[in-house]
Parts: sequence; C-alpha cells; structure tokens
Amino acid sequence: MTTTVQHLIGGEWTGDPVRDRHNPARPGEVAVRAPAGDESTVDAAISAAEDARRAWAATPAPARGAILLDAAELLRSRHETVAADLVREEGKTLAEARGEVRRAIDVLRYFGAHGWQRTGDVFPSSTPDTSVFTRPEPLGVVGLITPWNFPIAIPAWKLAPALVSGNSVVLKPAELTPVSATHLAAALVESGLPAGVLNIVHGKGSVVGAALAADQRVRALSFTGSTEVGLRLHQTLSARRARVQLEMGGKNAYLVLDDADPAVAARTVAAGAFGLTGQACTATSRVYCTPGVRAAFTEALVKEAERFSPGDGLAEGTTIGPVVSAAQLDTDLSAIERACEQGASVATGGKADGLFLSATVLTDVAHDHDVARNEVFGPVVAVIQVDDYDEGLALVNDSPYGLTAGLCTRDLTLAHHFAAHAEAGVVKINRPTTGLDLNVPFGGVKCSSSNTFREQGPTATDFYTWSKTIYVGHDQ
Ligand SMILES: NC(=O)c1ccc[n+]([C@@H]2O[C@H](COP(=O)([O-])OP(=O)(O)OC[C@H]3O[C@@H](n4cnc5c(N)ncnc54)[C@H](O)[C@@H]3O)[C@@H](O)[C@H]2O)c1
Repeated sequence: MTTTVQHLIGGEWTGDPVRDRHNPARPGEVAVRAPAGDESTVDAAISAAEDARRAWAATPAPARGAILLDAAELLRSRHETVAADLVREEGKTLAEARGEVRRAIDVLRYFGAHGWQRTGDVFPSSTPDTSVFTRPEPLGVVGLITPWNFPIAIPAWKLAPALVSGNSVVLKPAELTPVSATHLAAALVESGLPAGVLNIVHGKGSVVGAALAADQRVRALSFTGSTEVGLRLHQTLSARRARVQLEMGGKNAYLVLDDADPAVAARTVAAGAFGLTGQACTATSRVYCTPGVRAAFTEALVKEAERFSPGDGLAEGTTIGPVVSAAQLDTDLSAIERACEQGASVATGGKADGLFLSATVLTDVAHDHDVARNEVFGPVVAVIQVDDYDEGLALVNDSPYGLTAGLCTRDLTLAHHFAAHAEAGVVKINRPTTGLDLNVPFGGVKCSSSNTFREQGPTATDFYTWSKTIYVGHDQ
C-alpha cells in the first residue's frame, strides 16, 4: 500500500511526488511517495507563514488551543490508520506505533488546554498607581526540523507549544518518514487552523533544512536529530542571532550494582535497549556491572534479548521491527564488527536478515572501545565490568553525551547519590532509560542538547515566546 504526501504551503497541498520510500519490512513495497522541495519551496512556505503570523498571534490563546483539542479528537478517530501508516514508513511494531500516535494525541490535548492557562506575572511596583506585569509574546515564524524515529510524536511535541503560543510554523519532517507528520498536519488543518499558520516542506535536510535555518525571517529553529547536523545548525542560527533548540544524540548508560535482582535489571535494560528497535535517542547502549552481578545479569540479558522476535511490525507476534534503512543497518553491523575487532564477543544476536537485525548483546567490551563511546542507534548493547559504584558512576559520566542514564539498585542512598551526580538530562532509577511522560521536561546535557530550553512539560512554551514587561500608570 502506497501513501502519497505533498507539501503544505499557505493552506494548499502542493508538489509532485518524485521520491519513493520503501517499507523497511517489505523492500518491494513503496510505502510513501513524496515531493522533494528546494530553496524556492522553502521561500514560499516561509512567506506564507510570515503572512499568517500576525492574525494568528492576535487570535485568543483559548481559541488557538481549541483547534489543537479538536485536532486531537480527529487524530483519535484515525488512530488505527495513522498507526499502520507509521509502521509502514518507519518500521516499529504496531503496538509501539499505537503508543506513539496516542502520545501525539495527548500532546495536542495537553497544549490545547494550555490555551486556558495563566501566563505572565504581576509584580509590585515601586511607583504609586502603577501596575507592572509581563506577557509572553510569540516569536513569529519558527522552523521545526524533525528526525525519522518518532515521526509523529516529535513533530507534535514541537508543533503544539509553538502553535498555542501564537507562532506560525514551517515544519521539515525527515525524508524517510513524511506520512506521519502529514496526518498530524491534516488533523490541524481540518480542525480550522488558518492557512499559512502551519506549512510543511518535504525533502533533503541539506537543501530544505539548510534553507530553513538560513532564512532571516525564521526567528527560531527547534531541531531534533544527530549531533553532527545539530552542531552545524547551531553555527548557522547563532551567526544570525536567532534562537535555537537542539536535541541530539546519546550514548545512554546503565549501571547495575551487586544488590540488584539480575532478572529485574535485565528486563529493565532490555526494554531500554531493544524496544523501538533500539532506535530511540534515549536507548540504553552501554551497561556497567559490578563483579558480583555481571555473570547472572549477562545471562539474564541474553535470555531477554532472545525473546525479541524480529519481523514486520504489522505482523502478529513481532516484538522488534526492522531497522529503518540499509544505511542504518550498515552502521549497526559495522559497529558490531568493529567491537569484535577490538576484543568484544557477541553473546547473542549480531546477525541480520534483510533489515531485521536481532537484538544484540556484546560482552568483553572495554570502556574505551568505539562501541562504548559512539552512538549506534540500533538494537545493540555493550556490557562492561567495573570494580564498584564509584568507578561505574565515573564511566557513566565519561562521555561527550548526556541524555539519559540509569541505575539498578535497592540501595536508597546510592540511588539518590546517582540521581544527584549522573550527568544526564534524565535519570532513571530501576526504570528503563527510554520513555518519559509528556508533562515533564525532556532534554539532555553536553553534546546531547543545546542545554537551553527544555521540550515538553510546563516549560515547553518558553522556547516559543519572549517575555515583555509592561508598566501601566493609572493616575490620569
Ligand atoms: N535528543 C532527542 O530528543 C532525540 C530524539 C530522537 C532522535 N534523536 C537523534 O536523532 C538521530 C537520528 O535521526 P536522523 O538520522 O533523522 O538525524 P539527522 O540529523 O540525519 O536528521 C534529522 C533531521 O535533520 C535534517 N537534516 C539533515 N541534514 C541537514 C542539514 N544540513 N541542515 C538542516 N537539516 C538537516 C534531516 O532531513 C532530518 O529532518 C540520532 O542521533 C538520535 O539520537 C534525538
């Protein structure tokens, strides 16, 4: 089954589909046909957003929020179709895709309700008969660039706070997964979002994304994707003094201590490492174990890994979908091969059939091996022995990345010590590194993030607004 998508510019669906994206589970099936935008498409989208922004900013926030709430209900009525399309374009299992679509719906509801929330503050004035208060103002036109691994949730958690805050938007979804974002946009348009408030341009990152980042009219850019691309965008945006938010790669660590139940620790690590085919920025990819638990934990982890049954995400019984593309598979297999060259052993997995890579556990890994340092972005986890908690914590932190980190222990003191000292934007004790509620702030530190504004949760709108301070004298 093939879905055709188009750009959305000034309220019109436009552009001839010229690019095919194949279903990663069924190489013979074209899942998506999409147009490929260029600089002139981006220019038209930004112009449409520029034309629409003032009227949208002047629309009362509750009315903006109401459109998000209606879009949530529309998306809910299309839940199964959208989830199946997501599986066909990205590959994750139907259960995972259903969860992701539900997340997008809940994000629209959360920020839709935000339209009614208190914003701004009132301050006492040092001058008599004077009121002083602040109000958040929208930035204007904002650009959003999103990756393929959460093709509807990430566009939703950027779009919803941007729109409810009164900005107009140009969204550039990942080339591999243009359908899910289109479903989201269609729900918003059909719920009454005025023409030009949301525009979508499909195409290559180096063309469409770069043009969006470079345009002076785009006041802010929120990007999720690789560290390499993010850092390049940071330079472009900083040079023209525009606001930028980057959420990037990770090399998320888990520390398993002797007092942990090895079976519980293995279940927790496996969920974080192999769920979503390991293609989550928050995926567990290196596990440090103290000597008393290492053997039992590794044995239990191998058993957990072997429970993951690769297959088409739409097929009954599949618990791990294909990796997203041949290029990603190549990265995954090269990382495994390099690990073995450096002395690692494959305890289970390591083999691919088509794009189906079985859940892979590497043992005999050292902290300075490439597989313990560089992001893989596949279902591959490395187990590394450490002497004790102190060494484990030091190695968890010895990484250029800092997105998520986890600890498995029953020791409350160490749990709190780890929570306080782990250098990661999200710390999980006895819970998988993946998975976060939508009402809490999300983001990383170090090379995982721009370390400025957090996404999701009550502060997500901060990135999309600036604060104006107003004095009103009432003694005339
Ligand atoms: N921290 C997070 O919240 C988070 C969430 C999901 C994914 N990720 C990261 O995303 C990466 C995987 O996603 P990906 O492969 O789609 O990343 P990517 O960086 O290749 O692409 C992300 C987006 O940027 C665009 N892009 C590529 N080159 C560009 C350029 N020169 N200028 C402007 N835009 C450009 C792409 O077209 C895509 O839309 C992983 O590193 C993962 O860790 C991070």
